[in-house]
Amino acid sequence: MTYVPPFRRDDQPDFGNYQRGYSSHNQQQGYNQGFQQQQHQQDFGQGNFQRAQHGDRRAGPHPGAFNVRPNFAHGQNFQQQHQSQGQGYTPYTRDEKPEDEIFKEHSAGINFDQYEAIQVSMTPNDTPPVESFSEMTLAPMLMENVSRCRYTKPTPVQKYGIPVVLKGKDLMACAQTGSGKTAAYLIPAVNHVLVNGANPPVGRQAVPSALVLAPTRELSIQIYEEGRKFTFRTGLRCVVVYGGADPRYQINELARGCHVLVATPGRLLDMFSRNNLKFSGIRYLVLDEADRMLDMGFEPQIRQIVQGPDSDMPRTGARQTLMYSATFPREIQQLAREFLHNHTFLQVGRVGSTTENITQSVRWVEDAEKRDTLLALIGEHGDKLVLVFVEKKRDADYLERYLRQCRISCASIHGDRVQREREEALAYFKAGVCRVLVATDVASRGLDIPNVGVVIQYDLPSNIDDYVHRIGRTGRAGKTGVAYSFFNEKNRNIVDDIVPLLRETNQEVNQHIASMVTPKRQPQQSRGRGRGYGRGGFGYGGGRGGYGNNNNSYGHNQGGYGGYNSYGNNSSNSTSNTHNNYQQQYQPTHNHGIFQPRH
Ligand SMILES: Nc1ncnc2c1ncn2[C@@H]1O[C@H](COP(=O)(O)OP(=O)(O)OP(=O)(O)O)[C@@H](O)[C@H]1O
Repeated sequence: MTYVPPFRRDDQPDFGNYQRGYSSHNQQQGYNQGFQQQQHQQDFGQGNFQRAQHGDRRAGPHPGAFNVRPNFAHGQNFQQQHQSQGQGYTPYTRDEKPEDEIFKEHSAGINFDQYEAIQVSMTPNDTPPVESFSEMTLAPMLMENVSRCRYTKPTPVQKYGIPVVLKGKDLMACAQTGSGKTAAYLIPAVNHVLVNGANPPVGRQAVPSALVLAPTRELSIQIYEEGRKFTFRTGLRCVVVYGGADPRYQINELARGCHVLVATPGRLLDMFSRNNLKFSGIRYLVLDEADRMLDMGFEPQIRQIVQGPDSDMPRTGARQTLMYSATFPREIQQLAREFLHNHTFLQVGRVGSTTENITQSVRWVEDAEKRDTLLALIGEHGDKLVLVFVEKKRDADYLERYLRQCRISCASIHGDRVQREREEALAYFKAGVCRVLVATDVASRGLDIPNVGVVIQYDLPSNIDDYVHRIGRTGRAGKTGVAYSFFNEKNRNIVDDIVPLLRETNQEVNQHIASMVTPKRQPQQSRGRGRGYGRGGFGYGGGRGGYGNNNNSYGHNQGGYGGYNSYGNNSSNSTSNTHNNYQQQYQPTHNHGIFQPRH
């Protein structure tokens, strides 16, 4: 059976004689073993890789797409410039989807303006924010694409982050769910390639200029789809490679030219070790959801890609590196120390968005009552898309079956599903063909599914970071959403984190659940904890030393382990961008409870 990923199915069928056969045997094998790199190698080892290498090829990379250095200062656009310079530039004719499909209807939610009230901190605070995209002096073609996205004004992470990145600085950023982080790094990435020129390919080897690493397949596909928006009609190609899908298809895509590459680490290393691409041209590296990548065990692969002995990646300082992470545990601090050079730290608090956009309801529901409660809630929210999180894969299967029996259109997604099924389930849900999607944590991070009105945590996760990410699948881009969580005795371990979170965000707290909170102990200044107490948002610290001081180290604060120094909110409610004295701003006494230490 020939497999084409759902997100490419509408492309023009111009793959020539290139065979994209993808046996279900391969799929099954590739997927059942999860994200492991070894498995990707097995996939390649089936002989398909060899066949692909020698298969028929479509035309090589587009000639006009390389070595171009448009001079936007002169007000000429990219195409005019190259025609006038006689460099043989021809309009890009690759099989781009029609404009209205790439830029599907998007509207910011009614609460979009509330982002203005979110507190922002930046260290060092040496780059003023910009209030509009036009002030960013982006390449004209990119600016047109921003307009096509219908983005009228930047979100805080874009307002503050994009100017820093456009200045060429490295950035470590933490911002709340659904606030436009993807565009915050893709817009400057595409601008960078347009302005500085793309690398010529070396034979069939791609030499991307920008690389985005993401933890999950679905997230990388989503970033790729955003990337296609910003590269639309620019002559640049955005390509995605991720495990579980047909490597031959991805190899072919790379060979056709790749300027912005989105990838999961395991598959990327496979492609690299098989000479399908070089890292030597990378001037712009993004690690999205860095903490999640570490949680998933990708650290060795990331290190191999970025600083491994075989890697030809430009070293720290010779490339621009951006890291986005929801939390800031010790491992991420270490990576930031090694990968970033003289960087800026940007933190966009979650204050407004969680409070105003997501209504959270944590209810006491015994296991035996969960099914009925779920049915009642789905019924209550008649026409909304409902995302249901469960802990175990088999429960996802089981609940899907049950809901179908109850005549509710439903799909499910989890790690034991083959990639085709995972992508189809998401596509059906996004399109509204299925009203309910039952998911494990595969869908908890980063996925931007427009119009998810309700998130139901049928099973609560064991940590608060996952809680925040899961509820963050609703209430995105200024839209409102509701998140229900079923709580019972088994979730006692999360109660100390969840109750303060609900209180901080002015949500109703079930009295019985509140009574289970461990009486508060005094913070002990002497010890940090293994992980930061980021609450899935953007606090960090934990471990040894919070985020350091003005000279960008992560050293000890106050001579102790800094366990309680965090980038928590200070007393001000307004956007704060005048952090001249960083140390002063982040003394523990200024932390008003958003980032309470875990005891
Ligand atoms: N300036 C903007 N104006 C309006 N909508 C925007 C803007 N920037 C981004 N968006 C939209 O906001 C939604 C959420 O963006 P995105 O997925 O990048 O959020 P995120 O911060 O990465 O979230 P998460 O932490 O969950 O990954 C997307 O649908 C995106 O198109």
